[in-house]
Parts: sequence; C-alpha cells; structure tokens
Amino acid sequence: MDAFRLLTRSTKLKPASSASDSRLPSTGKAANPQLFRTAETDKLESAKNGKKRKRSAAVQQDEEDVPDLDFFSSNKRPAASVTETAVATGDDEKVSAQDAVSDDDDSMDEVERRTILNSHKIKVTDMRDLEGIQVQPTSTTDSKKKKKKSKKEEAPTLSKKEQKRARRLFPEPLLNFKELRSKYKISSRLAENVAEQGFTVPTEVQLGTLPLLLGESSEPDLLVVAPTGSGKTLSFLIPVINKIVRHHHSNPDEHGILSVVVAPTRELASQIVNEGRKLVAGTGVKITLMRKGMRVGDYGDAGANVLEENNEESSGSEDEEAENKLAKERANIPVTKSDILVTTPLMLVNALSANRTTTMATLPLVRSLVMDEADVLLDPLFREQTLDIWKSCSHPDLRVGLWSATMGSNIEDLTKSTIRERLEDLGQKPSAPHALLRLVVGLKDSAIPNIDHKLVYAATEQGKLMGLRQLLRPAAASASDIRLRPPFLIFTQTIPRAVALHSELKYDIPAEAGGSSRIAVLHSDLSDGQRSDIMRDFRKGEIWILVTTDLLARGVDFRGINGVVNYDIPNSAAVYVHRVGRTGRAGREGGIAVTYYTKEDIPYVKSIANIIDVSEKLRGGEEGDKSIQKWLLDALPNLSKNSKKDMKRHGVKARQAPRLTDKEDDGKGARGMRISTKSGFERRMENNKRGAIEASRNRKAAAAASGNVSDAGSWGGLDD
Ligand SMILES: Nc1ncnc2c1ncn2[C@@H]1O[C@H](COP(=O)(O)OP(=O)(O)OP(=O)(O)O)[C@@H](O)[C@H]1O
Repeated sequence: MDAFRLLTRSTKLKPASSASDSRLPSTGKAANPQLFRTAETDKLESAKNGKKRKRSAAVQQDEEDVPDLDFFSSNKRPAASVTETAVATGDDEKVSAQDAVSDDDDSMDEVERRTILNSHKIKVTDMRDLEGIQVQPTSTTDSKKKKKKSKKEEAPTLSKKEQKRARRLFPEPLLNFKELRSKYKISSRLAENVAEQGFTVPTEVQLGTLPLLLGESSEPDLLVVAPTGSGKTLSFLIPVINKIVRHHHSNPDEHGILSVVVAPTRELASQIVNEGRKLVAGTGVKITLMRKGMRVGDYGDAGANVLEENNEESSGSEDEEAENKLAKERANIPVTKSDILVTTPLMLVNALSANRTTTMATLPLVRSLVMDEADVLLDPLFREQTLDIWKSCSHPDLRVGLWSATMGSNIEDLTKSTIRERLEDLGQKPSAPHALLRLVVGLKDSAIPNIDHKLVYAATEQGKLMGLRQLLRPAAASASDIRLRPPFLIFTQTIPRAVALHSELKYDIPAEAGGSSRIAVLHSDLSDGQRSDIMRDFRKGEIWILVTTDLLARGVDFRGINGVVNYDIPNSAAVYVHRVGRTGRAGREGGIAVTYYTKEDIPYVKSIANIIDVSEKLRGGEEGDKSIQKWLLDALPNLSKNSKKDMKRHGVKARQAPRLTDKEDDGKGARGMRISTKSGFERRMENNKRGAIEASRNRKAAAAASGNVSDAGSWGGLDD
C-alpha cells in the first residue's frame, strides 16, 4: 500500500456535525472562559463567593474584605497596613476603620487554596536558589513541614523531591473581579473600567497572578506561562496601571515613563495600547504606543557629548551628517509624557541610542517592565535588543514580568542571570527583598484543549491547494471531512508564499459573497498604514480570510475567528501552539486548526503531532475521539537537535527558495514548492507554447528586417 495514503488515513477525520455550527467562536463569548476546572472546585468557589455575598449584604458594602495575601506567611496581617494601602491609593480609595477589620470567614486555609489552584491546573514555584527562599510553615496539614526548623539550614540535605516541595507555593486565588476592589483595594476607577469590560469570571491566569501582583507581599518578579487567549494582557495591565495610580498619589511630582511593555510586533503592541486605553480611562494614567522620533530616555551627558563630537567631525560622510542632524533634532524634542510605553524592541532601542549614534540612554523611573511573548523577545532574534532595554531600566526597584504561552527553561536561566547582573551593574539593592516566581497554567508549552486539531496529509503542494480550495467552497464542504467557516487565518512559511497564495485564491470567493475583497494578505513588507487597514477590516468582518506569515502567529486577538489553517507547517512546536491559539480564545469552543503536510514535511511533523496528542489528553474524553493515532506517533521520525534548530531558524528548506516566475522556471529547483494548481505537465506545455511563440516572433522580426514580410506589424501574437 502507498505509504502516504496510509499516513493520510492515520489522521482520523470526523465529519463536522451541523450542531457544532451553533458553538463556533464567532457566535460569541463563552459562558465561562476558564479552561480547567472541576465540579468540586466550582462548588467550593461558589460557596466562598456566596459567603462573601451574604456577609457583604450584612454590612451594606462589599469593600470590607481584608487583603490577606501573603504567600510566605500566615494569612493574617495587621489592620494598619490595609488602611495605609488604601490611603496610598488616593482619595477615592479611602476606607473606614471597619474596612480594616480582619475577617476569618473569608480567608482560605491552605487545603482550600491547594484545591482551587490544583483544579485550575495552576502551579506556582519560587525560582530562587534555595538559600534565598525563606520558608515559613504555612501548612496546617503538613505536620512534617512544621517540624523542620528552617529550610535555609536544611537546604543541603534536601532531596530533589523535598526541594521541589519547598519551592511550591499556594497563594490565595482571585475568586471574582469584585475582589480586586474589595480585597486588593485597586483604584476604584480602574475597578469600574474592568467591570465595564463585562467579564464575569477570572480566567486561570488572572485568578493566579492578580493576587500575587496586587497583594501585600513585596511584588515579585514573575514568569508566567499560560495558554493562548487566556487573558494575560489584562493580568499584567491591571497591576501595572494600579501601581502607577498609587505612584501618582504618593509621588505627585515625579513624571515620566514608569512602565514599559515590550511586544515583538507592531500589531501586538498596538493591540495592548487599545486594551490599556479602556482600562486607564479616568485614572490619570497615560498609555502610549512607541513611535519613530519619540524621545523617551534620560540621555544624560552622553547625548550632548555625542552631539559635540559629531559637530567637530562634521566634515564626515553623508551618513554621519544625517545622524548628527537626527541627534540634534532629538535633543530638541521633549521627553514623551506617558506613564506606560508600549513598544517593539528595536523601536525603543533605536530611540534610546539615537539610532545607535549614542550609548544607550537610561529609563530611570521605570518600575515595571513587562515582556509579552517573552520567549520570542529573548530568542536570539530579539535577545540583544530586549536585554539592552532591560538593562537601561536603572531603578533598583524594577520588577519584571515575562509572559507567554510557551517558555523554554533557557529563558528561566537567562531571566535569573539578568536580574542578578542588572543589580550588580547598578551597585544598588532594591528597597525590599522580593522573589522570582513562576506561574504555569495547564501543561507548559501545550496547545489549548478547546479546539479541534486536524493534521492532514496532502502529499504535495498541489494537494494542499486543492484541500484549501475545498475549505473555501461551502458547496464542496459536505464532501470534505472538515468544515471551516470564515473568518479564518491562513499561515505560510514566507512572505512570497503568502503573496502567491493570496493571488492564487483571490478569485475563489464568489462575487455575490463579496469577491476578492473578502480575502487579503498581511505581512511585514507592507507599509504601516496598509497593515493597520487590513487589521481593522479583518476585525470589522469585512475581510473573511487573511493569508499571513508568523507576523500574526503570536498575541493578536481576533476574538471570534473560527479557525486557523497552517498551509505550511510551522517552524517549531511553539509556533504551532501560538498559531492555532488565534482561535478558541477566552474559552470559546468550536475552533478548528487545520495543518497540511506534504512528503517533504514528514521529518518535522512529530513535534506537532505530539502537541495535538497532549492537547487532546488535556481535554480528556474517549481514546477513540483522538485524532492522532498512537501508531502514527510511533512511526513518525524524531528530529535531531541540530535539525530542529535549523528548522526553527529557516523553516522547510525547499520552501525557502524564492518563488520563480514562470519565465525564470527552468523546470527544476523550487518547482515542487510553487503555489499553483497547474500540474507540471500543464506548465511544461505552457513553456513549450511560450517557446514556440517566442521563436515565431524572432523569425518574423528577422524576416521583417530582411524585407520579406510586407505587413510585419499586423500580428501582435498571443499574449501570455
Ligand atoms: N475574564 C475574562 N472573561 C472573558 N474574556 C476575557 C477575560 N479576560 C480576557 N478576556 C478576553 O480574552 C481574549 C484573549 O485575551 P488576551 O489577548 O489577553 O490573551 P493572551 O493570554 O494574551 O493570549 P496570547 O497568548 O495569544 O497572547 C481577549 O479578547 C480578552 O478580552
């Protein structure tokens, strides 16, 4: 039997039922955005919530819960500190003495905290060296722990298991958004802005991280690995904004950039600004997208020195003169008046070093640095720039947050060493000791469990195109195993392939459905204006199908997209996780991820098949429902470390070649990878025909030149 037909069969494709149409991501938000929960915790959480509601009614306000989060010690804390916090947050934050009354009923014991965190698959770990962990026994259940004198003393004798246990933390979870105000005393205006978003239940990442970042314990540095579409943006923006509101109250004269959020693409950065604007309304906090020409840093004397040096050497090259002019212009621009700056790495690095004409300026006031999609920001592509930004934040009380759905252990090591080096370079200590914590939701580096994965063997490039065309035609959908409704995204490996696929599909949408205007291509070679127009039209629903590259693989939130097509397989398992995570956002069900693979892709498919397998295990359900058969997993080859690295950097080799135009086509090279429905035979015939026409033209021209043809201009030939 043909091995490839066998491979196709191994992917179990179930016909889509019409019932599933009623729960497409595009039909609206999920009743509950959480991905992991059990009936047991639902009961426990609603009991806790119910208790609070009852108590709130009794005292006619729901702002009396005492913030009691302290993940290193007991739940109790002095009443005075609550009042202090409230006062620090300003006039609108004042609480009465009654607010500071401790409430035993509302606090959770460790068993409850463990139960809730475990059922939501939230794992919090202290990442510091054991000597740095001050273990104070909090457990009421683990009597063994109580007997231990001090972890510091015992660290050398701890087994690996014991060390793991010592690092594990069970902080109090956030049960509902009202607690943000009642328990964590966030700015009332910010709390209103959160409420206006209409979210009812906190997602797992919000449930786990918000108490850590808003609680009374010294704010930690935080590494967060949480599923795509699980609301990480809100999780880092709320604490950042609240911290600035407090800062404005306690330091009214200090103005400047207090927080920097770094994201790998302009699209993601501008989305974060849009989300941020909804949250800062009326709080007095300003959030801005970094733009070219903005002056952001403290250039100190360095900027002036360079200006002078450049002036002395003004007889230099045109480039130097241009740089000099730029540096002069920059010196005249006032420093931007924004509290939160959202930027891509290069944009900020260029601004801080005046396009590399000066040494890096500093950002002396920044207290929070957020790296969204941190693993890619610290990947070799962006690493140097990101570390430059990190080190330019020169305040000793800087806190960092690294957020992503995927994070390798190398990122953890790099984070630890950078935190240490930065403080050593500064020669100053933070005003309060703080922890580096890691919070993981679900299984690290896995795809969300609420989408259907279809791994389809298409044998050849033409097979992929034919498969995709079937998806585009509703009439053909019944003949297909997969039913994918617009809006959806199609990912290709390179920009030329995205452009080629777009022009191939452009006329496939019938005029009555809007025709070619319904499909568009988005990539980084387009101008900023074109990129934002396409994003806007896709969000508005005017564009239904967007062909793109990995530019849109991470972070961007098109809430209701029904699916993702990996026309070209992704370069790594992590990219797969991010690409498919564009659907199934905030717990929406019914999203589909279709991945086509060809003969050339077989060596690279195993890591993707593994991700699908794990995601289906996370979802639970019957063994028979799994789309990846075990024997396929066993049969697919493993990739060597080096090949994995190479694939990550360059993608499938055969697809790297620039697409040849028909005229350049010599019938070899990238032919097999061209995006076209025309077969090799058809192309050969076309080539022959073109050759014949060319030869005929040449003959005619030669004849005309020798005067043999009287009417040489009367035949224009065939137009190809
Ligand atoms: N508690 C909530 N309830 C319902 N929807 C929510 C909640 N929190 C956030 N959302 C929505 O979930 C969507 C995804 O959020 P967000 O873009 O922050 O995800 P993310 O975790 O950053 O994903 P990615 O890893 O892909 O960047 C957004 O549309 C957001 O408005």
